[in-house]
Amino acid sequence: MQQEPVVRLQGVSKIISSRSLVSDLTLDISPGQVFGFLGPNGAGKTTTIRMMVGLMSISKGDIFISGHSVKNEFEKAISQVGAIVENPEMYKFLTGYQNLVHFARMSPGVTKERIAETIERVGLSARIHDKVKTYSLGMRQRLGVAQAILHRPKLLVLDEPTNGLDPQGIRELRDYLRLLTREEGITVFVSSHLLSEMELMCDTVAIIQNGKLIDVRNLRDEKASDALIDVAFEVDDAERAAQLLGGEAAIQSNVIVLPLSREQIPAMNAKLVQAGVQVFSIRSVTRTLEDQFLQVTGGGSIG
Ligand SMILES: Nc1ncnc2c1ncn2[C@@H]1O[C@H](COP(=O)(O)OP(=O)(O)OP(=O)(O)O)[C@@H](O)[C@H]1O
Repeated sequence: MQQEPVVRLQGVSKIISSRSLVSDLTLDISPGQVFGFLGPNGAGKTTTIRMMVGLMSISKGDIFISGHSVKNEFEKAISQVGAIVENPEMYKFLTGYQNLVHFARMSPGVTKERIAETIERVGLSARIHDKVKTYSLGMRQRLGVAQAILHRPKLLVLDEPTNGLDPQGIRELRDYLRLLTREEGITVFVSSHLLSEMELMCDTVAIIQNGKLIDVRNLRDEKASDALIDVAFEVDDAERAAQLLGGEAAIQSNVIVLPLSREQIPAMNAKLVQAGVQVFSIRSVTRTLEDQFLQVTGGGSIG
């Protein structure tokens, strides 16, 4: 049975002064994943997010969060969302812990145990009793995420969370977002203009350009499936190997590359070896999200 999507965008548009910033976005996001919203600057990512969390009205269509309409049942819809869209409000002269206690007072039902749990989840235990003004950007962001998930939302929305983080900070972000989906069953929606980061961080990526959805890719399925992968054989005689394996083999000096399913690889290798071709290495050549992006956008650049 298909699970109810955590987020459903249904023909969503945003029109300001007769200009379409977002046009007819339709998209379902299933639960328990890190979902990437990818597009160049000005593509309409922030506009879409602002509509999702009620910071901007929806001109056309509707957005449903766990089945609740943002237009007609805003309170119910927004109760399922935790978000960092602009810089989160924090008291820099208080400790991280004091900030969380303060925000917990505004969310009914958040216990001390829940506060402790969220601190653990975002990996802030060691510094939680230090003043926020001593925190790095990454630590402030973790505190923001802890604050956003205190009330156990089904959806966490982060607008460009990697902005300003160093590579270590980005790696940590990736790890704790993954932990949140696993341990809390939260669906994480992140926007970014950086392909390489999205590829490492996300299970699914939607690509938006000029306010329009141009593609949705399930990255995990593509990695796990029996779909054809490009396999490179490094051999002593590439011409001969290509003749033997036929099909769509491409030759690059002493390497031949051809699309195969995983199961076909041993038989192809045996064919080469039996014919006296020496095989030095076999590896799969994964097509990156960037390759795919270039394919769907016809070479337009991003990031
Ligand atoms: N309130 C507004 N009034 C008019 N135009 C707007 C408004 N907000 C955004 N825009 C325009 O809408 C387009 C989409 O902006 P948006 O901020 O959604 O893009 P983005 O994909 O989030 O990019 P970025 O990463 O640069 O924020 C841009 O051309 C922007 O100038």
